[in-house]
Amino acid sequence: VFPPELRFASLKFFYRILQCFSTHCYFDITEIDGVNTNELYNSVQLYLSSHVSVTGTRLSLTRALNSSAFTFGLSNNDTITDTFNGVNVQWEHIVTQRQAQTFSWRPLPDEKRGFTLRIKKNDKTLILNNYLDYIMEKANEIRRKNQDRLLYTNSRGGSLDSRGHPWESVPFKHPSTFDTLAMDPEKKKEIMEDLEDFANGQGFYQKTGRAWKRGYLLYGPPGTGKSSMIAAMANYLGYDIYDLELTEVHNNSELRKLLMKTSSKSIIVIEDIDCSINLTNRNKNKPTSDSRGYYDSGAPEMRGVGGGGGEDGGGNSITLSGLLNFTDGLWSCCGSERIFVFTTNHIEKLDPALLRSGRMDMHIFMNYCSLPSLKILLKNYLGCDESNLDDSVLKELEEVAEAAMMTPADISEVLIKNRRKKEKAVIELLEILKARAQRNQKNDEQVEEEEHEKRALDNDNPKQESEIMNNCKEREEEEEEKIK
Ligand SMILES: Nc1ncnc2c1ncn2[C@@H]1O[C@H](COP(=O)(O)OP(=O)(O)OP(=O)(O)O)[C@@H](O)[C@H]1O
Ligand SMILES: [Mg+2]
Repeated sequence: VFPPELRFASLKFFYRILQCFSTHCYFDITEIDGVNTNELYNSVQLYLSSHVSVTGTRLSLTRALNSSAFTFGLSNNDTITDTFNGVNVQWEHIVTQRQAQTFSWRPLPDEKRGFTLRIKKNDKTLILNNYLDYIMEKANEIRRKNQDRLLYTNSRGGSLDSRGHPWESVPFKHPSTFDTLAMDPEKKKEIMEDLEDFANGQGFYQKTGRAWKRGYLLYGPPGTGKSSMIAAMANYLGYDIYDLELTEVHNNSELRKLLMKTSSKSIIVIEDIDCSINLTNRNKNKPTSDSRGYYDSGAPEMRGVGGGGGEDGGGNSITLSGLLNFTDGLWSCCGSERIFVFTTNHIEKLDPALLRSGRMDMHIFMNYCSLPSLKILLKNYLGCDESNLDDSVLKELEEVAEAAMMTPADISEVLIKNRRKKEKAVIELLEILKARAQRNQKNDEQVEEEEHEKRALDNDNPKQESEIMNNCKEREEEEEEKIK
């Protein structure tokens, strides 16, 4: 009986000789490379899991933390073949016992695991150049699909947890998708295409020298689906959400720290941006009210970002320029593939600096329920297609839908209440829509009447008005003389 060391050495020698004549070459991908975990090993394992689930006879099963799906893996010393661009390759999963540990900074697992890739020598360049990249990409995709999305919040303010993270996370399970979202189908399609282009646009952003990020401003009345849209975006792209509570952030440097701790493939959300940051305060120091003037007054701080700190003191001193740097400046591109979403009910209250073109790439108006949106809600809540509705009902809905100015939230309430009785739900909805449309019309008429009366009153007193104007002018002239 040979001692194992001698057996191992002779086998090694034998393989060496064989290799000289072999048409194949072999690559070992070990789980631990020295003391570091080998990312490629994990990726190969995940990638192969999408194959063995169908063909293998003996599989290992795993379920990662926070995941709602199982993944399959090759069992010990099993082999599997794969085809890439018409080339056959063979993978073998090799598990051996690790020899007694010598000194190590980190305890290593008892087993040594690795994959061996067997390919023809002729295919070497093709496989090494493209196949491994392809595997990494696929593995990332699977990882994202398997892992539930996370919703992060900065409710602790800027303080860090024991692992040095300022964000707290919970699994994100919002069921809103673009299918359930009631909005104009064309607009919806445009947004979905925009998101897709963004997610697949690494090459484009690199080529054009732009940071790989995109900004969306969602605005519209309450209950029109702004938050639902964010959830739909996250579910569509498989991104995590960072819900940034600006009121909890004390200063601009804290904001920067938070940004640095966000991961790629994520949506960073600031809801109700007009309420989160004190917009009136921002105008305090500037002499003029135009956006250029404001922007100039924010400039020192913009410079401060590079040098770190700027005017950041204590208290809640977060400023618009700090926020713009967060989304737009140098710091916005630490990490990549990130989407910024701001929401507001009052776009007119926002500073023009936030709205100028190029800052938020897309402004999306979430409007009251139109007929196409109404149809989506009827389908989702009642399972009612256009074909299930009478022509007369459809026509009536068309007439009143927009005039009623009801939000999707209002309408879904009516539909949920009567979802067991579809016909009753539609009739009740129609009545409510009609009543609302009538009320709105009355209000409009009243406002018009009031304006008419006011105009008539103004016309009756042109003399008084010109007198007031003259008085004002005289007073101004007097004051000017005094100053002189
Ligand atoms: N466009 C929509 N499509 C489908 N459901 C919607 C839509 N808008 C609103 N809803 C329903 O109304 C509820 C409230 O909507 P959501 O929170 O998205 O509104 P919002 O625009 O964010 O309101 P707010 O401005 O008050 O934050 C959601 O739970 C959803 O069920
Ligand atoms: Mg909301």
